[in-house]
Amino acid sequence: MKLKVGTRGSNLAKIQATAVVNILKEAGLDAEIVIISTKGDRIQHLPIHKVGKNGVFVGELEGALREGAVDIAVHSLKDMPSKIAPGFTLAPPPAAPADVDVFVGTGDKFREEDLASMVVATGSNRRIAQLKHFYPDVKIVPIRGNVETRINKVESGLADGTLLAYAGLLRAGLSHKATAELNPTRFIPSPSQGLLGIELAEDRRDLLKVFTQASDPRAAFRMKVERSFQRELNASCASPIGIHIEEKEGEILLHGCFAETAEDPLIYATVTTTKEKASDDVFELVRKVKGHE
Ligand SMILES: NCc1[nH]cc(CCC(=O)O)c1CC(=O)O
Repeated sequence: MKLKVGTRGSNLAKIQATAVVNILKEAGLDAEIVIISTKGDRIQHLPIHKVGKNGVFVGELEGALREGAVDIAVHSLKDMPSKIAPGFTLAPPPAAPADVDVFVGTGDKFREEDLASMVVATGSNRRIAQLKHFYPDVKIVPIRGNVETRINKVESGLADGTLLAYAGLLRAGLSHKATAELNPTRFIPSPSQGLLGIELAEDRRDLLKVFTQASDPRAAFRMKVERSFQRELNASCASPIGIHIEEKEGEILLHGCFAETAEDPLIYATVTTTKEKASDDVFELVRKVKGHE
């Protein structure tokens, strides 16, 4: 019997699901993609944090898992809530192409300071809070839709540019649309940005083993540390939150930013640690971004 891999219908989602199908095929298992539409895809006129409180792209896929209509649900891990529904688990992910955000603009040059006087299209509370933190006079316009739609809207004149996850552009073959990479210690990426969320029923040890063998140690480390940061801050998808793990001369720097709501000031902090201590020291970063020194 063919394994069924559930995914949303966007181009990027299908590319991510194909990567999962290929992991299964490499392990000698036959698999096919099953497309499932989610609330986040159907409601296109609202900013994402108004569509639902948590996991607006996740509910229907978990429903399909629960009914047995699919064996595996593939998500962008950054779209997943801190707590996974009972009975399900997340497999450690394969290597991610990048965690950073990029600027996608109408011009061919970009200097970060130019943002000060630009019109930037984004609906993400994290990106809005970061833009306003460094460039209080920046103008923001809302935007929704999948990656291709957003790029089309910007190219049609909606704004001077938009901020997107580089991973999505790389996977979709659209990396030539990126004008420049943003500094990940200032435009700190979302927790788990670029990582695949491979969700399974807890009792599918057979599948968990296959994905564990295909997982990337660095990606698994990012998932552990970045999701514990998100969980500990009890962040909803409306809370501006970012974390970036930098490896530097044998040390690990944890860069984070957080605000309870889009109206609160964004607090930035950095903690220096090691690979071995990072999972404990991430709680130090949590305290700092909450404003407790
Ligand atoms: N919030 C929507 C979303 N979910 C995952 C990605 C991109 C791929 C990823 O980060 O894994 C995007 C688009 C974006 O933020 O540019």
